[in-house]
Amino acid sequence: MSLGIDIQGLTVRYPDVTAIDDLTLRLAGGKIYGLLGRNGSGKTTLLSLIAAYRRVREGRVIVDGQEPFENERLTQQICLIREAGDVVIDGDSVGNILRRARLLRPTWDDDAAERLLELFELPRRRGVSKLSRGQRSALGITVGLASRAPLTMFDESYLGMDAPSRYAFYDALLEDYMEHPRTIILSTHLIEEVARLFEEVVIIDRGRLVAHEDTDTLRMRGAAVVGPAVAVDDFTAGMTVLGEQRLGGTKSVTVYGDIGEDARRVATDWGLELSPVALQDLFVHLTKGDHA
Ligand SMILES: Nc1ncnc2c1ncn2[C@@H]1O[C@H](COP(=O)(O)OP(=O)(O)OP(=O)(O)O)[C@@H](O)[C@H]1O
Repeated sequence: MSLGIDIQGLTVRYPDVTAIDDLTLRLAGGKIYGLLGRNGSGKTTLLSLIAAYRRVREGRVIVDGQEPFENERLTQQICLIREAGDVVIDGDSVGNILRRARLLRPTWDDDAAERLLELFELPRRRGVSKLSRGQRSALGITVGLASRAPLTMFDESYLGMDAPSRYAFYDALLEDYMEHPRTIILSTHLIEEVARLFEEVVIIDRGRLVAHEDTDTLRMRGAAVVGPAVAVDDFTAGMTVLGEQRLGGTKSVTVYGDIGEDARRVATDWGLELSPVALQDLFVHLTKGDHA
């Protein structure tokens, strides 16, 4: 089971800043979504509203056809794991936290929780205050995955986790998702690391929607052009260049913009290789601008 999300004209204002600015977004559900945005772009605010941590004041947030705020049927099915420490209460043990999560979540899976504890080498009896930062994150991830909530959201939940643990998380998430499809939203700044998981990508900037597309389509908004330096320079002349690298006589230039069939044929004739743009390069391009 998975939940769809329909957001219409959502606005969140603080005295100094408009965190979400007339945002309209529809996620059909049953996919893994990447939520990308620079610092302060409104990701946490958006996820908190979807998770019913707070009431919507302007606009609408609809999950599975209903407003989630103070809606017990829905909130049992929505799990938001924020950065390290969120699901934990100091003084509690790992085991107690899992027991509590199990009571709250009708879809909870004990075996999955057990496997994840082993994977992340989390000691069940250890007090949470004695866990390292990475271990706290791993506990949050364990709760998020084992909850099997039809809508599960991870908001930069990997903080403090080392690279092997993060990769173990990505693999565990993918495996679990294949066996139990649901709606998963991942907000992250480690874009290239997680990009392979995203089926669709949502980019927000200053509370506004910048892009919402399936990942492959988004990556086709430009191209990485590789080949002999002179030919690459000629081919990309006049295009919006996102970055370039040179190694001897070979050059790689990343460009933004549609490259039509004719241009692609020219590239082939000139011995150039065209491949989709890295998500991170696109993200930087689409969200650059004055953030002062
Ligand atoms: N309680 C609050 N009071 C006032 N302003 C707030 C509050 N919470 C968030 N903001 C502001 O709203 C904007 C959006 O914040 P939010 O935490 O949603 O961004 P984010 O995309 O999650 O950022 P990051 O990637 O840095 O975690 C920021 O400018 C932030 O300073």
